[in-house]
Amino acid sequence: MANPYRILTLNKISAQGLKRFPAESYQVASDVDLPDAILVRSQVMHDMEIPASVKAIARAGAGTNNVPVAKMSARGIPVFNAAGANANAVKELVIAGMLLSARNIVPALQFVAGLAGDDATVHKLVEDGKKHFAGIELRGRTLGVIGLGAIGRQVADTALALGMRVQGYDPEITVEGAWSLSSQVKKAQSIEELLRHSDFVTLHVPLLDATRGLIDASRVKAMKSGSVLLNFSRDAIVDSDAVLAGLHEKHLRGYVCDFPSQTLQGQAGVVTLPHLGASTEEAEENCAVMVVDQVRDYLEHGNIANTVNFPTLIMPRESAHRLAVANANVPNMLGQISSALAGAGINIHTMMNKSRGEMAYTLVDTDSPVPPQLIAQIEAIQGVLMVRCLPLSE
Ligand SMILES: NC(=O)c1ccc[n+]([C@@H]2O[C@H](COP(=O)([O-])OP(=O)(O)OC[C@H]3O[C@@H](n4cnc5c(N)ncnc54)[C@H](O)[C@@H]3O)[C@@H](O)[C@H]2O)c1
Ligand SMILES: O=C(O)[C@H](O)COP(=O)(O)O
Repeated sequence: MANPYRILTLNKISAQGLKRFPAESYQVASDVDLPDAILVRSQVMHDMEIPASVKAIARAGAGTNNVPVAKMSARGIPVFNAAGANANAVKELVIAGMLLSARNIVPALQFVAGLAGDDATVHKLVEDGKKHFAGIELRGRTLGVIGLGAIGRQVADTALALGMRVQGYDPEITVEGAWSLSSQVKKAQSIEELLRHSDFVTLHVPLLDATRGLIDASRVKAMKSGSVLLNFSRDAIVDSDAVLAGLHEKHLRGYVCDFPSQTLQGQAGVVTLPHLGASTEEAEENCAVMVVDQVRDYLEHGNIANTVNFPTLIMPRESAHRLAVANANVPNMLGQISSALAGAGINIHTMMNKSRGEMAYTLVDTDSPVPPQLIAQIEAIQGVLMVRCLPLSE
């Protein structure tokens, strides 16, 4: 088979993942025309012209706020992500962030970098100066975790292992998430309750309309005096001016975040990192492997796992002929699709349909090939967003 699939990469994606695209059937590059799928990390795609050839977008990471998800849904295009694949990397940096702030490590390093003189002079300066950097310990302090998904749960577990008390807030926690959460994590009834009692507060929610500005001036005021805020989610979740006001008034001890900005640059009590949360060899590889496998399974078989806009639907192949249909989740779509097939004398071998919100997705294995004019007929059904014919290759 000569390169039937074309994959466009918008960011550097781990080679360990990309090598899972077989070279004989995939062309992968940062400049392919008419791509079948796009792989992306943090590049913002909102103003990008996404070609009609695109069938899938895969975010080799967790957050999909850089992808025009609603527009893709309207075109019947799934947006995959690597749910949980970088959670350990972020968790480790969050723990490092708590320690950086608790032990005043950044100003202490700056102090050491400025020391001059012979060893005896430096020793004296160190012993006189160290009192300015005395810190606090994590053990026995309370950590509040807002968002108990893949990252929040891991942060909670590690904080407990460090001897911290942990409380969490997540009104949309999944059943699986709730099962895997330690029973030692105390449930906060509201964000305000969590803020009132936490020495450290860490944010692990996606950037959505509902979470934009989640930590605003009133919530900064609601935080416990002397507490530290950590933001490894997205910059727009926190009102930076409100946090700076809290720091200037000595109401907050520190702000550790993964998103530098002009506002935060050089401010006392602020530690900013260059969006490093997921930048480890392991996380980059995990994310790439996960999304490459998902994209292959979707392009070749129409199977869907781990998207942010489609239902999960995986159907083993039982016939060489498969149709994949994305459609609006409204009545009688399945009836119309199966009537069209029956009208053309095509027998359905297996059919599965799932829905998620306004989106529905159907896989149909047929006993004989579906001719192009019938595909066009199904595409013309009102509410059908996308139809793909997926013959099993030899
Ligand atoms: N700094 C980095 O490099 C880095 C790396 C990975 C992820 N992230 C960010 O972290 C976010 C979370 O990642 P994840 O893998 O844990 O995602 P996840 O989907 O596993 O978890 C998100 C959790 O937030 C909860 N949530 C949603 N709205 C909420 C609200 N209003 N209040 C409280 N909880 C709410 C959800 O129910 C879910 O449990 C990503 O969306 C991304 O923005 C940043
Ligand atoms: O949402 C994510 O997974 C992180 O923000 C990581 O972004 P990156 O892949 O650009 O490092």
